[in-house]
Amino acid sequence: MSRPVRIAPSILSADFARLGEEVRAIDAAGADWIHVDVMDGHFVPNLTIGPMVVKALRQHSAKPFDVHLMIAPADPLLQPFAEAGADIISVHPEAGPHLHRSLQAIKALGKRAGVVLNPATPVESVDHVLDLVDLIMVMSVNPGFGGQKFITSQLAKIAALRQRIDASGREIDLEVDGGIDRTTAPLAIEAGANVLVAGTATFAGGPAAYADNIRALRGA
Ligand SMILES: O=C(CO)[C@@H](O)[C@H](O)COP(=O)(O)O
Ligand SMILES: [Fe+2]
Repeated sequence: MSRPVRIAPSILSADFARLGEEVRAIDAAGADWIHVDVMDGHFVPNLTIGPMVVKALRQHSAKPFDVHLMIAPADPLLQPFAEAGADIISVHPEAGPHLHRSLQAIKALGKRAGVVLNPATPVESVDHVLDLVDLIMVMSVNPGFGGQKFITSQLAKIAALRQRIDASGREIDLEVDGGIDRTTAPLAIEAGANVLVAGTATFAGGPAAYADNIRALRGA
């Protein structure tokens, strides 16, 4: 079945000295969502941005802000990110301690709730929370850094999740994050993904190339 492919550029690969301009540029270049990688230097070995930056960036785009929380615990920061302007908030089961409670909290804040599966995290992790989930994100790299190589074993996981989503009868986006480029994008789409995160592949070549880069990924 063919479904529209959405592109969510990860601003992790943007020029952090010009983040507002970069968000405006990817919006104008055709980004569907703005993917924001939040890292705490503890759950993952890298440290990025918090709710204040999300709030500041919000005024540069009306596109959905797809906030990927790589922080543990995530619960204390769900409300601050919701109030800062996140539209979709995704958490890792390993961030704990209670995935179901975190998803309930995101929904109670009026936001779309996502679960992110690391490369070694089994698909079964979502089986008992499907009723609360609006998005499942498959990490096709280990979380923490942009510019890593796509882990091809995740294609089978994407396909297995596509089957579960279709069987559930619910509208759940299936997003793939990490190592997406013009070669791996078609593989992820073929396996059943409908949202592609792309940092390196979007921002390569500078602002003049963003529209072509996004078009190439979508066309894949
Ligand atoms: O969440 C993450 C990394 O932890 C991603 O969103 C990356 O930032 C994607 O970057 P590329 O692999 O596309 O460069
Ligand atoms: Fe991400």
